Amino acid sequence: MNPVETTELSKNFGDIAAVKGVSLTVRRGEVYGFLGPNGAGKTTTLRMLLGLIRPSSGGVRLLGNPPGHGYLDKVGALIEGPAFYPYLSGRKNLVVLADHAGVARTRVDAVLDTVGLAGRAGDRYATYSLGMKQRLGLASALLKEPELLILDEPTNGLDPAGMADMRVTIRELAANGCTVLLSSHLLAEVEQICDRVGVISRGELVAETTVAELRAGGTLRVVAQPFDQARTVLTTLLGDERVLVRDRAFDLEVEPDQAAKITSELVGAGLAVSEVRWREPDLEEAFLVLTGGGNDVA
Ligand SMILES: Nc1ncnc2c1ncn2[C@@H]1O[C@H](COP(=O)(O)OP(=O)(O)OP(=O)(O)O)[C@@H](O)[C@H]1O
Repeated sequence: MNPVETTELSKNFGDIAAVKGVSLTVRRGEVYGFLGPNGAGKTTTLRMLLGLIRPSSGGVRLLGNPPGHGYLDKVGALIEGPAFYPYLSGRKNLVVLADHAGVARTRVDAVLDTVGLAGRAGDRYATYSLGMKQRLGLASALLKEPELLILDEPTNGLDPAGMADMRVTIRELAANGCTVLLSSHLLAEVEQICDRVGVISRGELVAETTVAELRAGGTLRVVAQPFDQARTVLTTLLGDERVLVRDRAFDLEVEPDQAAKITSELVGAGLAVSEVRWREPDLEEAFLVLTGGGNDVA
């Protein structure tokens, strides 16, 4: 049983098809990144998972259960910024939530500790930085000791140090057995924190894979003069389709171990070779190809 399974999940808002036939699977113990540009349908999908809105069609199971009584008992969520009382302390806010949820108050100090907020827990919420507010939000999602955590853009608006803190905390939670599904429009973030990625574009899941597999193949960058002669040698050797011309350089779609042979062919033809360099696959390029050049990706 996978902690999250959706089948052909769809949501229309009037004429807008916000989510189209999304079937995704989050496996136990992993950090799964739900990645897509702004407006791709991430929040709408997460809201359907949490029963905040009803799907137009398709199904959802969390921890093996279809929506219904007790569906979210072992699920923690941070979506659309939780509401806290500004004049109460962080701790007191959590006590209110714990009482409301029927959770033992002893959990409050435990979760404050987990998110690194214990030292400032007595301060009023209104005095918290954005990073501290996010951490308190995460603490509230942890009160029920969830097996599954669903986080919508958990690092949104945080400075680099706050983002790094949040990443560490999320990885620690996963290391302790919690499955995490988080959405993000930040490729670099997903690359750093996630085990697997689902890429959503214009409402459709266009890839579900590991970060490593998401990368396109690398290329061999070659610079040689005279340019036209170099192009003739390379296309004769490899065929037109494997020789891409970029700014008077060549990007060759070959395996890295062909570098020596290609260099010797060029030198043997009397050409001056000034660069032969393996370029690691570019994750951002792969992502842009998948999402059709979605514009809001950072
Ligand atoms: N309640 C609603 N009524 C009408 N349209 C909506 C509603 N909620 C979302 N949409 C539309 O559905 C599409 C997907 O929005 P959604 O918020 O799920 O995207 P997202 O990937 O989470 O983007 P963001 O990162 O900007 O939140 C957008 O075109 C949005 O305008």
